Amino acid sequence: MREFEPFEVKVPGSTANLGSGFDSIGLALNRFLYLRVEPSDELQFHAVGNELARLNQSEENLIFRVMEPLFHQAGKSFSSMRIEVESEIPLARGLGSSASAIVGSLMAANHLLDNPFSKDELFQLATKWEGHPDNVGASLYGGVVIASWDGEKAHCVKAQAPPFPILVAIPDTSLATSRAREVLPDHMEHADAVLASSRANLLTAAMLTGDREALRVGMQDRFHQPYRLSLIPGLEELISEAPNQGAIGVALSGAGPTVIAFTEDEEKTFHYMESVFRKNSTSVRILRLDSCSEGVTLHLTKDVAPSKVVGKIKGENR
Ligand SMILES: Nc1ncnc2c1ncn2[C@@H]1O[C@H](COP(=O)(O)OP(=O)(O)OP(=O)(O)O)[C@@H](O)[C@H]1O
Ligand SMILES: N[C@@H](CCO)C(=O)O
Repeated sequence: MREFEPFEVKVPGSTANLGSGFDSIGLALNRFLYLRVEPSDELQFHAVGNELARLNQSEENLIFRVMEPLFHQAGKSFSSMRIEVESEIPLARGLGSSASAIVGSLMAANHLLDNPFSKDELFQLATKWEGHPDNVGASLYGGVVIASWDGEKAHCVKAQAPPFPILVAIPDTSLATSRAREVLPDHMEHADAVLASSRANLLTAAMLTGDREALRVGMQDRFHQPYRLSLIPGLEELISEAPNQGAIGVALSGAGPTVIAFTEDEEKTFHYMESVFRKNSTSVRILRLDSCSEGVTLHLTKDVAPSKVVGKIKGENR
């Protein structure tokens, strides 16, 4: 049995495709995945808590599937250990659950190997696993990440989250990213692509300056939302009307079905979002979340205060 001090990895969830930043702009949120690792004479996996109740046996192995090749890459054999995973990030809702699992697994494996891989190397590997850099970049670095991936190399710059309250409306039903990607077109009209990317440019400017007007326009996506409207009843109305209901901008979070809003009147936007989903017979949890400026962290278990484990989310019980 390999001996090591038990440790915990804490990974923020994230929203990706922020506004018009499709496959590019991600924001870390204060909703976390916890990976607790301790020595064991066999390979053991335990998922605890409600959010992971839907994981099936083969899905649980995503953690080990990500860890094992890193050991081989470092010329080491994958040893036995006990891993407990607890998550506040709902599965397949567009809040980066898979990215948090990938980032947490890479961080844990790197620690067990005495950190031979740099943070950028972990980012490259995480992007390959996830297939896009925005969720994994946000989980790894925290804050806002503005990223690009050409299929070979990922680049990213970290910026600050805009200073406006964030609401996320999380439908009860899940939507796999793979399914939401199937509805995307192979091509876009040139003029539409120019408009879409100019809005993404404004969104980047908003992330760098906090400019409200740039955020309002930059939140209006043309790359994926028009094609995904039919998958999320009420989304079309929310996008067009929420700006008259206290929101600065509303967008699909990741591949959906969660909808994220930056708001100037939290109560008004909250009640409006609630009413639109109710009208569309969709049951939702609406949470007030904060951005998370710090990315993944690792602490020895003996240094983790029990009260810090699975913190309460502001707005959870509203
Ligand atoms: N903690 C976890 N442990 C193991 N597998 C996980 C974990 N979290 C997510 N997964 C896997 O990832 C799948 C969800 O990934 P998917 O990309 O569809 O959604 P998401 O990551 O929640 O959303 P998005 O990428 O749009 O933000 C789950 O069904 C499961 O297979
Ligand atoms: N960028 C991805 C979602 C992030 O997982 C998509 O919209 O398909």
